[in-house]
This record gives sequence, C-alpha cells and structure tokens, in this order.
Amino acid sequence: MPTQTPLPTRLQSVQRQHIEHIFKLGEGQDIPQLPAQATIRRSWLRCLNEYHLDPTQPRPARVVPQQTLIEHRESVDELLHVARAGVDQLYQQIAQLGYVLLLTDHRGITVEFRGDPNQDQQLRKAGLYLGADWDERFAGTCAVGTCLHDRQAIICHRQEHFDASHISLTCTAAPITDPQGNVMAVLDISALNSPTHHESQNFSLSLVTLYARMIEDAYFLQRYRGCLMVRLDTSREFVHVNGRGLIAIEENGQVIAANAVGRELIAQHQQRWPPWSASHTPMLGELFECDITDVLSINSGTSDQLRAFRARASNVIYFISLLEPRRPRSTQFDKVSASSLPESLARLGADDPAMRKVQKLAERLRNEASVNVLISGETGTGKEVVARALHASGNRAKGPFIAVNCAAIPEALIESELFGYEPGAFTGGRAKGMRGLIPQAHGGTLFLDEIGDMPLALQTRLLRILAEREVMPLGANTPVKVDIRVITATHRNIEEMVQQGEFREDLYYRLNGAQLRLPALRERADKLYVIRRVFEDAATERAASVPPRLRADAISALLAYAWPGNIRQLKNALAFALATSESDEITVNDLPEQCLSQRITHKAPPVLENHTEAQANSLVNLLKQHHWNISAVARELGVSRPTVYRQMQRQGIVPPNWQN
Ligand SMILES: Nc1ncnc2c1ncn2[C@@H]1O[C@H](COP(=O)(O)OP(=O)(O)OP(=O)(O)O)[C@@H](O)[C@H]1O
Repeated sequence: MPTQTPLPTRLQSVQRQHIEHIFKLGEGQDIPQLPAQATIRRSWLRCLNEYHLDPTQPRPARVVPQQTLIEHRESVDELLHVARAGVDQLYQQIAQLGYVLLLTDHRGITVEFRGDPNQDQQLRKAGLYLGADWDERFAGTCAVGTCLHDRQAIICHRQEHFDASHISLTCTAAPITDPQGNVMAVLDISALNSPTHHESQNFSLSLVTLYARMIEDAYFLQRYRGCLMVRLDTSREFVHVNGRGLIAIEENGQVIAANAVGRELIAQHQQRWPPWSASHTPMLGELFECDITDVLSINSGTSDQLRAFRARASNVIYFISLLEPRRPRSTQFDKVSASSLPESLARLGADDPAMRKVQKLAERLRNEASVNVLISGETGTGKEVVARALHASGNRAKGPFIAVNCAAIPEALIESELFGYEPGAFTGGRAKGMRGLIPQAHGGTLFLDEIGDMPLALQTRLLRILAEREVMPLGANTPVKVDIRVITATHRNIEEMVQQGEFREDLYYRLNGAQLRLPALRERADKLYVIRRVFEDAATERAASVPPRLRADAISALLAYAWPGNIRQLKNALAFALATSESDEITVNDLPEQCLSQRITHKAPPVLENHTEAQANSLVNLLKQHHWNISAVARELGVSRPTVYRQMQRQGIVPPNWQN
C-alpha cells in the first residue's frame, strides 16, 4: 500500500476527503463515510494492495491510439454488429437524462460510444470516450473495471470511484457473456455529474442489465443461427416474446450451447447428477422430462407452437418454443467447402469415416486412368454419383462419361450396344450401323454399372478390350482403338460370384485395381448432411418461388428411418413430400408413411444391458469402427452419449487417447 504522502494543494477538499477515506479503509478502519457495497470496498483494497495505485495521484483518462482501437474493435467485430441496434435503443432512452453509453471489450477498452457531441471536451477529459481504457488496474475502482473483475452488474456512484478525478461521475455497468459464460464485453451508462443519491441509480442498473442480456441473446442467436434452438420461460405468455432461456441443440437433442439462463439450468442438473466426464454436455431429454420428438414437432404439432415440460432438477415447469435454423447447419456445409478435395468429391459427404475414405482414395485416383476402379455398395448408395464425381474431378473431365447399365440391356443386344456394328452387320440393325458405347467413351470414362450382371461370354471380350485397348465392332474387319478409363459398379458380392464360377476371376482382378466401398445410408454419420443435400437438390429442381423448408420433426423422422433403398429412396421420399405438401414447409406428416414405420432396429439392448465379455467386445468393435467417436456410436445404437460413456466405464473400456 502506498504510504500517505502530503496531498497536493491543487486537490479540492472533497477530493482530499475521498483520498483520506481510501487510506482509512486501507488501514482497516471502518468509518460511516466508507462505501457500503462490499464489491467497492474489495476493489479499493485491490487498487491499494495489488495494483499499487496511489490515490494521491489522480490520473488523466487514458485513451488508446487509433490503431490500437481499430484492433480492439476488430476483435469484437461480430458483437459490435449484433449490439448496434440495442446500443442505439438504450442511448435513445438515456440521452435526455444526461447519460452517455459505453460498450467496452473484455479488456476494458471502449469500443463503442454514444454521447452528446456538445459535451465532447468534458466527456473526453473524463474518459467517457471511444478508446478510453477502464481496466481496474489502471483506472482504479470504476463500474466497467470492477464489473469485469467481479463478473457482475454494478453501480459505481461518485465517491465509490477510487480515482479522485472520477468522483463526480456516476456509472452503471453490466457484463455481456459469450455462450461459454466468459465475459466478452461490458455495457455501461454514465453521467458526468449526478448530484442524486446512490439509490437513484437502481433504475439504471435494471435498464443496463436488461440491455446487456438482450445483446447477449442477440449474439447467441446469431452465433447459433444455423442450429436448432429451444427458447424457454416459466411464463407461457412470454416465451415467444421474451423467453429468457436459449439452448442450441443437435437434432438428436444433444445440447450444444446455452445462454445464461440455459447454463443455470444445466448447472442445476449437474449439481444433482454430477457428470462423470468434464466434457459431457447433457441431452435435452436429461434436463427436461421430454421426448426429443415432442420438442421437434412443436412447430408443426401444436396450435400455439409451444409445449410445457418439467425440468428434472428443479421440478419447475418451463414452456418451450422451437426455433428452427433459417438455413442448413452451416458447420456441415462449411466443412465441405473448407475441405481440400475437388468440389465434386467434397460434395459426396461431410463427416463420415467410410465416406472420407472413399473421397480420399478417389482423390488419389482421379488422374490415374490406368487404375480400374470398382465401386461397391448397396443399391441406391450413390455408386453412379461417385463414378461421375471421380470423372469430373480428373483430367478426363472434358471427355465423355458413358454410363452403361449391364442389367438393363437385353443379353442379345449387349454386344452390339457395347461394341457397335457396321452397316448390314445383322438383320434388324440400323442401315448406317452404330458406334458402340465403348468407342463413344474414347477420351473419357466408361462406367459399367451392375457389372455382376454381365454374361460370362461378354466378360471374356471385355477382358480382351481392357488388355488390348481396342474394340472390334460387329461386322468390322479392323479394330477401333479406344482410350478409356473404366469404372465398374456392383451391389452384388463379386468375390462370392467368382468362387461360384459366375464371374471370371481374371476379369475381377483386372476391374478391381482399386475398390471404393460405399456405406449404406443408415450407417452414415453424416446422414443429416445427405438429407439436407438431397432436399436442396430436390427443392432446386422444383424451382418454387419460396424455397421450401424441411422442419425439425421431418428431419428427425428421416434420421430415424433405416432407408433400405438408401439415397435413391430418400430422394424419392423427399420428392413425394415436396409434390404433395400443401405448404412450403415439409413436416413429418408430409413424408411417405413407410418412412415413419420402419425405424432403425437398434442393436443397443444386447450390447448395453448385459456385460458379458462378448458384449464388451462388440462395443469395442463398434467404437473402433467409428474411430472412437462416441456421438457416432450413440447415434448408431440409438442411445444418448452418456449411456455409451456409462457402459464404457462399467466395462472398463478406455479410448486409446485417454490411456497413460
Ligand atoms: N451424394 C449424393 N447427393 C445427392 N444425391 C445423391 C447422392 N448420391 C446419390 N444420390 C441420388 O440417389 C440416387 C441413386 O444414386 P445412384 O444411381 O448413384 O446409386 P447407385 O448406387 O448407383 O444405385 P444402383 O445400385 O441402383 O445402381 C440418384 O438419384 C442420385 O442422384
């Protein structure tokens, strides 16, 4: 603590008295003139003992240089943008009363300011100005600095300030926190001179706190605008207009983030049922007595678009409304655009391990025309789409892409269709002859779909073409040279066909230079991405004036369905919904009935209820399959993440990156 030096004579008597009071507190004396607020007293002591500020040396306001101010403003750019309307509204209400408004960043630098230009000089001198530094370490006890330190709203009225040059000011500040609960800014209203007593500022405190919360929520809504969100309040009437709680969730109900009221609810829950892992965030169904499908259908299933649920920890009833994303979840699409893959390959998937493997391998092979690629996968998984993407991403993109469905061409015609024929080669043929599909693919890609359906005799000829790179059209005497890349696809088990003598082994090895195995839609971790992508494509095709939207309850049902027909079936279901829906919003009721009946049959119970060694092994295998992504395993089993964690704990399964 600085020792009390003789006070400079220029100080007015009220300033001298103020400084003496500070020293008295520092010496441990308690006189009636000392501030009543404990926060102010603690701050004075910090100023003396920690920051070693000398109360006898009032400091002029510090305003940071222009360049530094620009850097501070840039660091809170998004907040400034969101807060602007709130700042203007609040200032309109207080300007007539002689107040100015300051918004500072988390370091106490004033990054936004509203004040009367006629008082410019006085305001600048008092530090009520753009760029002014109100960090407690420099400015001493003050509303902004002490609010930043204590992370709570505060009034700092006249002599409650530490610095004697501030004791005519009255300031009230409230913190603005980010979705993680960190203070990111402070909102302050101040007046140069307020002769009234401390209590007169209580109204300012309510007003500043209210606007700080509104800015905080506007920031939260902006930050999570691409996500599903629930808004909640204990008042049915207020939930739509001013629901105080905001919680962003995944489509399966996993909480992503929450505003202050939402975080308080989570904290209450965690106090009653402590999470066993620090990183565990609850499911909405853990916080409230609710089924996630009831929440997701609020907008389409209830007349006043809200539902009441009881909070499990407090037993309090909350009214919940659902805010649906204005546009598809940015994260998933951003991931795609941020990927280093060529666009056509990047669009194939977002974040699924099996698809990532396909995309990476395709990228490596895209210019390797000599490596024949075999694409395998259940029907409708997108084999042709992948073949086209591989072609479009490579150096043959400008050449033709000729797709041949070997199962669709009658056996008698397959030869002439593939190789072509000369005029008069056979009765019934075109008079001018025909260029075969293989010669048509010259310089580009030949895609042979359903290769397993190619007759054995033709397999032999295909093998020769692949070896010699030339085709002999029917009735011709000289072969035609062909430069083609060959991609084949099958939904059948070719290895088995080879064993049973239905498919030539040598052809199989030649076609299978590399294999891309496509996952079934029900297994994909990026199912939501596929749903949105296919919906967007289908909606674009319809070219409606108002772009249709897929509501949360529909998404939830689509995610839950097993999709035996994979992406083709999904595409058909969405086309059906778009064609038959009477509005531009697709709800669960617009989907074909079969999508609602045949849900994924979970393998959960055998794995998760009994704990035999075999079952522990099957959980480990599943975890490995999903690269220890707990969310993906939970999704596959149709249980919550905590359930998977609990079972791992019970069965002593430790992820490799947690070991040692
Ligand atoms: N990634 C994707 N994005 C959008 N639509 C897709 C995607 N993958 C497949 N589709 C659509 O799904 C349908 C089936 O795709 P495709 O024909 O490529 O599947 P397939 O596996 O070749 O089917 P089959 O085994 O029956 O030949 C097509 O209409 C295609 O447009």
